[in-house]
Amino acid sequence: MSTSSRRAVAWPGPVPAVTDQLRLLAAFALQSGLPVALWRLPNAEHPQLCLSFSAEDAFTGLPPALEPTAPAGFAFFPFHDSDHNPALFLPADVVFSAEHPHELDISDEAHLSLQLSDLLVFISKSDSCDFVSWYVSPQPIPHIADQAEFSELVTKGVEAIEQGAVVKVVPSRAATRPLPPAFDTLEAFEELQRRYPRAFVSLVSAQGIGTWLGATPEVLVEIGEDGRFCTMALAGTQPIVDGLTPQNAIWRQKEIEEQALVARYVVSCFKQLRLREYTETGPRTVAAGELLHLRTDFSVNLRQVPFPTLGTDMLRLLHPTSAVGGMPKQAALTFLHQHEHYDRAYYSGFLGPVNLPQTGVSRLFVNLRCLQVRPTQAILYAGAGLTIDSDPLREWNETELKLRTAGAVLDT
Ligand SMILES: C=C(O[C@H]1C=CC=C(C(=O)O)[C@@H]1O)C(=O)O
Repeated sequence: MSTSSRRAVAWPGPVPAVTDQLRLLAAFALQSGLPVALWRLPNAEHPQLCLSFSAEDAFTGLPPALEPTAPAGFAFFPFHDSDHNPALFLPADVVFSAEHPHELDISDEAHLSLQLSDLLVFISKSDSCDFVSWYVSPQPIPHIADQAEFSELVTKGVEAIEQGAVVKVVPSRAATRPLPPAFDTLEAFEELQRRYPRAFVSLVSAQGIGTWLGATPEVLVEIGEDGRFCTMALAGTQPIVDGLTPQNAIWRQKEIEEQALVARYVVSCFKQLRLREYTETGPRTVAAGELLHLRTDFSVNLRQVPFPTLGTDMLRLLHPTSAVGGMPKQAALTFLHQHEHYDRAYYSGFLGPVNLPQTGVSRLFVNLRCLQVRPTQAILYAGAGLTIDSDPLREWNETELKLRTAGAVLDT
């Protein structure tokens, strides 16, 4: 895992079970006022954790750069950057991977710090984390739209499409659910990993931001070990019922068009960068939890196409994608700003490791199928892409289904 500017430090004392290791590291962060991120990559076995030794340094205000020379860390970016919802980038002072439970990966700067000695003392005592109080967002609970209000929003969205103001728009809503008795945030993170092996599963907690859990199916920008840039156009939703599989799914014209618009948007971003050497595969049907989506994959082999800033450039062009905002981008965002009437905060923002676990490897995902943990309740978020044929009841039901992905951890 270590790069030239990082060092491995042995886990002090006997190595507990991975869950206890994660709990100890998170507990140290929380009791020290520091931010922490945990994640499990799609199809990966092991969770990872990133802890920063400075809460202030984590507030960046900018989308991260993805070049190998850029800092390593974990990005947590809101839908719309603002004072209420600042952009976060957790410098990778301490990185833990359950694949290597005997060691911690430490940045050179952190290696010299007093905090590292404090951390090592803390985690060597197994009783350090009897109680972990996760951060709570200072923002109020967002406005919760009921079915009538959301239906009105959908109707307005369809009208905006009919009038030609937008081609596609993705209205969303928040919902609250009580936390079950003895809800444990870390156990919920593990439950999400078990339920959704193909999703990017995350738990991010930071002062000023609160605590967010999620299991998203959507890659925003990836630069892999093989030097390949990847992104995807994901849209169209149907529930997996009655033996339906990705192989036998049939899509309505509405969903096909909705997804094609997202794919077209990705192509327009490549065009803006004057890049022609991409491959496009799909659309094909993929499963995400209890749902099916249509997905087109795009990739560029950066070992053959010399475009070192492609990841950074595409990230800035893609976010927020037409899968969470709409098309044309600005008109759709203006519509949402005028009519959605609630704060999306980090829902439909993006998150993921940058230059981690190694330099040159970054994986950012759209923050979908997520919830925010508050002291006694969870706030869940979901949206639905509209086209001219959208029906308010269907879209409400679709958001109900999407809420169930992360909401499954609240079932008692
Ligand atoms: C906006 C969400 O999903 C997007 C991704 C896949 C399918 C979508 C759809 O069918 O509307 C959405 O564009 C969400 O989960 O809140």
